[in-house]
Amino acid sequence: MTSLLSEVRGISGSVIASRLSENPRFKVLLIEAGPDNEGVLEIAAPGYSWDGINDAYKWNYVTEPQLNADNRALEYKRGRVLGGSSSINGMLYTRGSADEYDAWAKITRDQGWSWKSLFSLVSRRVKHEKWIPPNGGRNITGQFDARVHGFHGNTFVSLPQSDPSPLDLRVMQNAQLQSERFPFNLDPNSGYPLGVTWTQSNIGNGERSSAATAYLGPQVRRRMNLDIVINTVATRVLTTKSGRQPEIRTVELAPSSGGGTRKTFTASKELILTAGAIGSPQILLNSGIGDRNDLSTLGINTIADLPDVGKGLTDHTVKVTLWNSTAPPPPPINDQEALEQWQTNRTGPLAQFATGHIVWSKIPSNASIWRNHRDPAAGKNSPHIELHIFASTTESVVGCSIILLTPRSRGTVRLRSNNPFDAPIIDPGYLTHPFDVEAIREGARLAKQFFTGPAWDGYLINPITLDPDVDPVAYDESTRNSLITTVHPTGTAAMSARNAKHGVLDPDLKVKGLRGLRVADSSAMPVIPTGHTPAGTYLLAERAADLIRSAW
Ligand SMILES: Cc1cc2nc3c(=O)[nH]c(=O)nc-3n(C[C@H](O)[C@H](O)[C@H](O)COP(=O)(O)OP(=O)(O)OC[C@H]3O[C@@H](n4cnc5c(N)ncnc54)[C@H](O)[C@@H]3O)c2cc1C
Repeated sequence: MTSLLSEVRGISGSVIASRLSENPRFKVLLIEAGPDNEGVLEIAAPGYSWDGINDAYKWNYVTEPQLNADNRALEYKRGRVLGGSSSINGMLYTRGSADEYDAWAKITRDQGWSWKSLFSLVSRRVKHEKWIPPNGGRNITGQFDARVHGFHGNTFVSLPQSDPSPLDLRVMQNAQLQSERFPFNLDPNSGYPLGVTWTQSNIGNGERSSAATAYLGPQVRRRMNLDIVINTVATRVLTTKSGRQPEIRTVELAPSSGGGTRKTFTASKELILTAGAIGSPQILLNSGIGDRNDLSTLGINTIADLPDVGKGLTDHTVKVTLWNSTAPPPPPINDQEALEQWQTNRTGPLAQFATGHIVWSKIPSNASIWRNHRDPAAGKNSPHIELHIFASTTESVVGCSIILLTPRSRGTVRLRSNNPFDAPIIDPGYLTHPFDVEAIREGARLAKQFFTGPAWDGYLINPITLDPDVDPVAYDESTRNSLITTVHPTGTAAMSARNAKHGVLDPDLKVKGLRGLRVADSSAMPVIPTGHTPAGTYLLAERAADLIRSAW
């Protein structure tokens, strides 16, 4: 029997296409708006991450001016290349806490989304992850917990290649001396991340491990039942069979360059959208799946009146805190030598990106913020704040990114027009809920507590950024005018319980009220994980592949 499935892909698309095409009875077509990732140096070499990657591999979006963030419009780039944003991101690999996944299970009333169930996709069946020691063979004993990792899966996960820096040693010393407040935690990916942890990244053998390299390697690409189409945009999905519950198995495609040529393609079984938390709601809305009132204003016929499409956008925000230090900056990197070293043996500055440590913290239960706000954390293991420790490469400055992991602000993805080639209107609604600005202030207090611990005596001199306790009003103002984003959008086509009127997808990721169409990417997450989003997206995609396989 031959089945036909079709998708648009990033992380989830790569995973699902790879898993489904393991079975020769399924025929899979993958559609990607961007080019191939293969042979692109700056994507492969981890050290070029973020700004070192050419904008040609990105959707170069900008948000709407953020009214509560000094009216600034922020860059909002997404990957536009095989592997999606996993081909351009900072490669941090953190799963978040068990509590968020258990909240997914509670919201959807489907235990298959619980931490215990998803975790089995990583470890027990060793499917998704391939833990690997860093190139160069440094000793990593005591820096991770082998019991919570997979060793025979697809996606490489590793610790930094370089030996612990003087900063790392201070962080570890501080974790001992302030163990009540900031204890050392052997592994952030056990489902219980609270504490000071070593940073894990999607890097293997000194190269970026993206969804494309991990799931669409040469052997997978050779499969006769998998077709990959690049530089092609999915503009809309169309009704294949109308009726009380319309069937959507047809996708409309156009060359990425625009132009008038449109082709349609009908899958014999189903369509799976994995265009990400911005792309998937954009395709749904362009197709007439969304809020009937908004769609009619744009002259789009409604196929399914689902008001929550594009709503509920949840993202993590970042504020930086800095200290002058007595430690000299590291010697400058010679770019040419670094490239030659990476090309020779995949080591050196280009073989890694994030280094060092992350501190995962709860806002203390006696903090003043709880007088005004309920706690949005999914449970007692969920951190509110991530402190990502770093040192400047050019000055004697040490600091951390304060990342708010449990925001209460929500935003939207809407259409600008009924032209699928128009960029969507992205309004993350940063700081629209008063909890968020206060929580970032609490995060700055946690950072101050951490950096004034005894291990920093003689190493840190004075804070450069504002002290939240000296002038909280000025501090909040600085939050509004300097806040940036981790670009972790989620929740724009969220799952809910099968009979719930709210939400967009049922617990099997099927679009409510329709047949033949699923959405299986970070837009489906009903609660944002308290970590960087790719790890959760990989887990979601592995389960999606299981659901689709067992359905057919
Ligand atoms: C600059 C940046 C830095 C980041 N840094 C980190 C980090 O350090 N650590 C971390 O853990 N996470 C990071 N993230 C987040 C992470 O990469 C994403 O959360 C993750 O990739 C999941 O994204 P997604 O599900 O939204 O889909 P994506 O991975 O973005 O995939 C969507 C795919 O669909 C394609 N597509 C979209 N629309 C269409 C269409 N109409 N037709 C055809 N194809 C289409 C896109 O081109 C893309 O390939 C970062 C993200 C960005 C953008």
